Amino acid sequence: MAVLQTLLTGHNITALLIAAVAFLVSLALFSRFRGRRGRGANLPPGPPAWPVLGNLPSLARNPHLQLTAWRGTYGDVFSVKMGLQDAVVVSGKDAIREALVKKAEHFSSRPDLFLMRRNKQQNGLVMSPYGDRWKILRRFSMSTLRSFGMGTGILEEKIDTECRHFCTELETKSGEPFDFTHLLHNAVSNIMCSMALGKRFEYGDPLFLRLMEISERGVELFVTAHVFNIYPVLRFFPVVRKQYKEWMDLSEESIECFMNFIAQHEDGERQEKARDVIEAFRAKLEDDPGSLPDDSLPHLLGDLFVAGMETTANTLRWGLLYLATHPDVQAKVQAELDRVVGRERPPAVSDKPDLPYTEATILEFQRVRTVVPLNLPHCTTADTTLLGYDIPAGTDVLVNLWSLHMDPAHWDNPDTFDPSRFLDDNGQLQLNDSFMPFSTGRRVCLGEQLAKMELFLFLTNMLQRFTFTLPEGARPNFDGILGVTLRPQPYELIATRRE
Ligand code: HEM
Repeated sequence: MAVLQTLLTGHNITALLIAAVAFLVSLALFSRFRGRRGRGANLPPGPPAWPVLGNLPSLARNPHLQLTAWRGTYGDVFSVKMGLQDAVVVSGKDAIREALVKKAEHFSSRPDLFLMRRNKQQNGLVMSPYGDRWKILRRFSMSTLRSFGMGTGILEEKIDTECRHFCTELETKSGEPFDFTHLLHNAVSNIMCSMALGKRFEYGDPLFLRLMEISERGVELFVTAHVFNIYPVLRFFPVVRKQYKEWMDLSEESIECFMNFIAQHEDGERQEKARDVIEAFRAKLEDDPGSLPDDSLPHLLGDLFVAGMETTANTLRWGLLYLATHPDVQAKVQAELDRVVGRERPPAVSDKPDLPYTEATILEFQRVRTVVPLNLPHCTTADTTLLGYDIPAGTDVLVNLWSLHMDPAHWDNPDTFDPSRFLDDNGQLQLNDSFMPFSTGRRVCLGEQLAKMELFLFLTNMLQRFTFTLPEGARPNFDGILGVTLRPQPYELIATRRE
């Protein structure tokens, strides 16, 4: 919405007004045309919308909260107008499962967004429309990641290595207030780098820092730049053109970066088992030419890098904030770790079944601050129905994971941070079917298993060695900043070495 604000406060008001009137008239005509197209008899209800802008003005700030409030009025399936485009908002476990699992064939595509087309992001995996290309890339990526996790245990080794580097770095900050954001982002993205590119970077490496800057800014811009998806013509307007240019420049720079990594990747002698995604991609093409779209590799690497970094690092940042403000929970996790793992060896994934309270704490981080609150956007590929409503083909679908995790019908005191909600009377882990931080269905997070290992190993390594507190007088803020992900406001913590 920053783009709209810039538009409204720009200097050249007269020129802008003339352009805006011409623009709105043409959009209104277009909107009437679209409004008639494909309208079914029983469309989901929804809040009243402004001409042309639709419901965008109400969604400018904290859309996940507004959409959750509208669920109370309009139910589990309702429509909103994102500018000229109809979108359906799906909330509640039954509606979400009906759409993403039972009717997966109809609900598993991505919207054909103008910006994604422009920067060829649809050549990758995350924004690829549902179809053969997506299926091939998804199958390849899944089997490659699985092969890293199974048998050789390469995955756990790589995460362990990074946890060690991260904790060593924390030692140097021990006892002083410190903003963990960059360090955590560096550590988490290094895991993706070593899996995808076959190399990790030193935390201060300028190329690495730039790559992270690009992806963080990209995720931040995703929401504001979305206005160009809704009104592509705005890119010609002088006041907002620079936002469009920034988005396009960042995407180009990021793809160039990944193309350079691919070009510099030394294969050496072919290994029996590929050690990273680039090696696996090349081996697959060598064995079966044409089996993968060969223009997709830089986009796929970029997708894995961004999808893997933002989500996991921000979950850990929320987690540390909650632990620092809930010392009782932190002490209980540490006591469980001391009892099961001790201090002499690092925690391992095989310890997980014996650490139910620790695991419940991680699940509670993911529930109380859903890091992808509105999921990634989906889109229907055919005329279909949902809970009895008609949903035309080509409708954008927003799945409200935030409202699912904050639903008082399924969670007692949903605003309260309480890991024990994930434990039964015997202190064993119990799951709740209204919990889906990784979404569900065919587009379910590809990195779910990896993310779970990362969250577990990072958290246990940190709490085995350190206790986290807020600096004196600090006021914790639990409102997030929403891009594609919900990230915490910047904050500082003190990591104190445990005796
Ligand atoms: C706590 C960490 C994470 C969370 C909460 C998370 C959550 C999600 C969500 C909600 C989606 C959208 C699913 C949908 O469209 O229905 C998604 C997609 C995806 N995630 Fe994750 N994710 C996490 C970590 C990772 C990691 C570590 C990777 C690295 C491999 C990854 C790779 C992907 C990819 C490639 C997709 C797109 C899948 C597709 O379109 O087929 N994610 N993730």
